[in-house]
Amino acid sequence: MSLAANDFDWTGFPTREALADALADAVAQKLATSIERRGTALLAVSGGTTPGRFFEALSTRGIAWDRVTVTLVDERFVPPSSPRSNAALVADKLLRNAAAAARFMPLYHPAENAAAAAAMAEQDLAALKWPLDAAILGMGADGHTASFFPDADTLSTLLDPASARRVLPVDAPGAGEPRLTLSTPRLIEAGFLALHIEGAEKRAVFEAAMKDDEDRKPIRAVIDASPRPVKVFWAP
Ligand SMILES: O=C(O)[C@H](O)[C@@H](O)[C@H](O)[C@H](O)COP(=O)(O)O
Repeated sequence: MSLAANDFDWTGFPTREALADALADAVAQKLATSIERRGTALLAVSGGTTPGRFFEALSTRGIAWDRVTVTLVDERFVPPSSPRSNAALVADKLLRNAAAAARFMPLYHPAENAAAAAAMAEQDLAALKWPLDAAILGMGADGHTASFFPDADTLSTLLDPASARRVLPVDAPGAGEPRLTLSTPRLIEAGFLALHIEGAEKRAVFEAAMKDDEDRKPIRAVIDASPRPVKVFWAP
């Protein structure tokens, strides 16, 4: 089932396994095309509890992973040894099988605070071949995506479509801990921008966000800012 709207293309899958396979195929195809065209590919993925199945499916796809750099859409300000680390999740579920040959560029750096770590990541990521070829977003029940939390004290900076930054620090009561996140322009300029959500609750949150013009959630702001329809992959 595919419902196309003006800002997003919704595709509902019968199972989470079918979604993981389809998203892995789409991302692998995009990365392979980018490698063919410019010799390398740059992928940014989200963390959390949703993407594990997708990561495992993508890790088996037969592309030139040694030409791929993987980074994160966002990261908690914790070391890779922490159970909260998105870098650890990617190492465990994605950088294995064929994808073990990919290069990983973390956002986290040991520093006195998230702002200092973001400045270090900003420098590191400057060396990459932007724009992103593919970026996979998640969404929280509060309508956040990346680490654009509705209660972030710098939300307008995080959502600024004209930001020159790659990596920004985030402080938000709803975030659990300080965060590091790619900026809105770096995400919406990706060649392939997808939102991966699962379950009835997140479908309801997404649909409400698409209707609510008064209290615009961050996911709505990103979809509105995207120059191309965001591809939404959903399963029950
Ligand atoms: O660091 C993170 O938590 C993610 O990058 C975040 O943006 C995630 O996509 C949503 O919070 C959904 O998380 P779940 O998949 O756990 O619901």
